[in-house]
Amino acid sequence: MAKKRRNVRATFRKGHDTAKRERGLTRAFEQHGGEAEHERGERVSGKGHLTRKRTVAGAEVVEDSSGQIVLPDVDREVCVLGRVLRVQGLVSRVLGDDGRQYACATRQLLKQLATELRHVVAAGDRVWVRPEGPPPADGALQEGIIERVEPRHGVLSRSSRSRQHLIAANIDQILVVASAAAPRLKPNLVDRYLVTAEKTGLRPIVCINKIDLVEPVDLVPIIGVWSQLGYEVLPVSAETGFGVDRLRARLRAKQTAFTGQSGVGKSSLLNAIDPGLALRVQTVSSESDKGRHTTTTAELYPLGEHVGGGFLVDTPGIRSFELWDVIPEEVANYYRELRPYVSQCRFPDCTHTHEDFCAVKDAVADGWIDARRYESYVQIRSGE
Ligand SMILES: Nc1nc2c(ncn2[C@@H]2O[C@H](COP(=O)(O)OP(=O)(O)OP(=O)(O)O)[C@@H](O)[C@H]2O)c(=O)[nH]1
Ligand SMILES: [Zn+2]
Repeated sequence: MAKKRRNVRATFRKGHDTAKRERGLTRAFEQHGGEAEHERGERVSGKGHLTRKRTVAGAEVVEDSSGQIVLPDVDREVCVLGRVLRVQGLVSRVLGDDGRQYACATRQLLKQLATELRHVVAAGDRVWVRPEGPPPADGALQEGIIERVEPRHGVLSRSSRSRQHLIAANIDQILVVASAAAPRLKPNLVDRYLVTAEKTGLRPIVCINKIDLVEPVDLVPIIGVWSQLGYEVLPVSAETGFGVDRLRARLRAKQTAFTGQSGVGKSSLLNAIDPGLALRVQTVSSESDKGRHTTTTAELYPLGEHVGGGFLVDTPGIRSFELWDVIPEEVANYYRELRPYVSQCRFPDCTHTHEDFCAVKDAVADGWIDARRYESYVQIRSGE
């Protein structure tokens, strides 16, 4: 029998629960007639990953060099690649690259493989959908089955009861919105958001709105400190349109989660970026408030063509993004400028707040670390 080239890759890594998952795998492959037929070492992923054939409890599966299980390929003649806009209960809303939207269930095999993840599919995932059923009546969505989830990058997740809870996948960056005035700029609050962003490993962009209400030159010192640390800071005004083009350019073709305190002008900025966007965000959020998964999974909003594509990612959980899962002992690691000093303190468990012989405090006294940044560190470290 001819060996077929198949290159589906599920996104589930080997973990502690391997035995349990492998039992599920065996069942799954038995049910699907042992679809994993690969030669040892065959290149199957198209991206040049070598794979290896392995027998799991009697069933043959294929694993790539990173330990990901490779599933049989989807039929590309029939299936459509798309992006999950939101997951509500068992149904995922997918925007196909063909421009159509699909209401999708998830293939049983994927669920069986995903014993370690609460969500097999998350908002932002790139997925292959097999359209199912008759063409929909006017206004209804085409139904489909998610056959495969592409490997993820930039995952936004929180842990609850020792389980990793996936909120959104394939996030490229986090937009931290603050305002220059009304409410006044709170640099320490921005630092808190930066700490959380550092923890997630996603690139933050600081956007300071309402620049029309202050003398821009007054912001130069504070912007300078963040910029020197490598953070991008964009002064903007939703009111006058200042800086909005630059912001739009940063969002182009990216998946951006946005966050920031109430009243800083997030809705006004969304509208300045793409007219009507704030309304879409509000309408859908209030609609989905009736659902059960609003605070736990995110929602993607496609940006208009004039923005150049891209998606905004929103959920009340991301909006109030302050210090997600960050424990006090970790905080120093998320202050980029503290990192070079922390190993030089006298006491290995130094908190860098009150101890003598603290290299961090010395660096502040000598002017190597900005005093205000250090204060915000102490605030967060002390749980204030
Ligand atoms: N002067 C000035 N006012 C602005 C600007 N952007 C927003 N505002 C005003 O600030 C107020 C709050 O703006 P919103 O866009 O509702 O703020 P938000 O962050 O979406 O607030 P929440 O919905 O509570 O999270 C409104 O009165 C806006 O008109 C700006 O660039 N300059
Ligand atoms: Zn110290």
